[in-house]
Amino acid sequence: MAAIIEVRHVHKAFGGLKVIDDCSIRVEEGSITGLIGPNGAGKSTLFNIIAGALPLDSGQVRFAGKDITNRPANALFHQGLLRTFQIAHEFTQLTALENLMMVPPRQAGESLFNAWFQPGRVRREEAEVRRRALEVIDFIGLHHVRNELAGNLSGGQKKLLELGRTMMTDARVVLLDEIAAGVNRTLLGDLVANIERLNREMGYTFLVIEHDMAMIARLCDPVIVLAQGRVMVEGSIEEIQSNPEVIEAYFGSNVA
Ligand SMILES: Nc1ncnc2c1ncn2[C@@H]1O[C@H](COP(=O)(O)OP(=O)(O)OP(=O)(O)O)[C@@H](O)[C@H]1O
Repeated sequence: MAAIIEVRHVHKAFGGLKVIDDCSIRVEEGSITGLIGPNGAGKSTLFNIIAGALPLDSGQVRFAGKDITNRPANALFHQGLLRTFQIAHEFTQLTALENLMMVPPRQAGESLFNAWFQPGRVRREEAEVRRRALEVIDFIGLHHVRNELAGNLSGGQKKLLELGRTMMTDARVVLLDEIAAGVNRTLLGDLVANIERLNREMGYTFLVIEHDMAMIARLCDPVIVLAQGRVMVEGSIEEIQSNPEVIEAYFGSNVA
């Protein structure tokens, strides 16, 4: 399989603190790749660098074979590389369905010119967005709360909605940062099932930071272990869990 994301020899320091230290990773297209490691290993920093939210000091990031080093997050978003929280948090005063309908970046209705001079086109696009939002809300299992205000949804339902919003874009790679945190077991099962379906049926590639090892074990292959800003080891969850270095650095330390 081809790499859809490649991080090559990336360095990043905050002041004198080297946080990412000659780090190289490959994320294969169509994979659900896990990124784990002790607190402070640099996982979120690496995510921010890949997603264009943080400039790197040296090295290169490639997406689908192209150099995207230090390209801004919104440009990457339009190319289909996004991290979940990049999509604005839910608008609490809008319904779940309306939240989905807010996502498409180039709605014709947003332009005054279009609204005045091409009302037919605006109506057609709105109808199309609504149709897609209804499909997405069915897919993520939130049809029954589609007309609830997003502010009234449970934590897990909000995470499902967040995942749903990625489906309103033409995402190719989604970076998920601790999506399981604060989600009850039942909804976590739904979340995992939806991630698997998006991967299988829609070809999404996922890179997943997660402290919940059960979720990593169920979802991710391969798993990359980051420690002190560089890759310690990469492999299947079984290989990772039986690796003495990992046990010492990761499972032996005080991490969830
Ligand atoms: N903007 C910043 N300025 C200064 N230091 C930072 C900044 N962002 C992160 N750090 C430091 O970089 C190191 C790595 O942080 P990062 O959040 O990337 O780790 P992590 O592996 O995601 O940790 P956790 O699992 O706890 O979320 C930490 O020591 C953190 O304090």
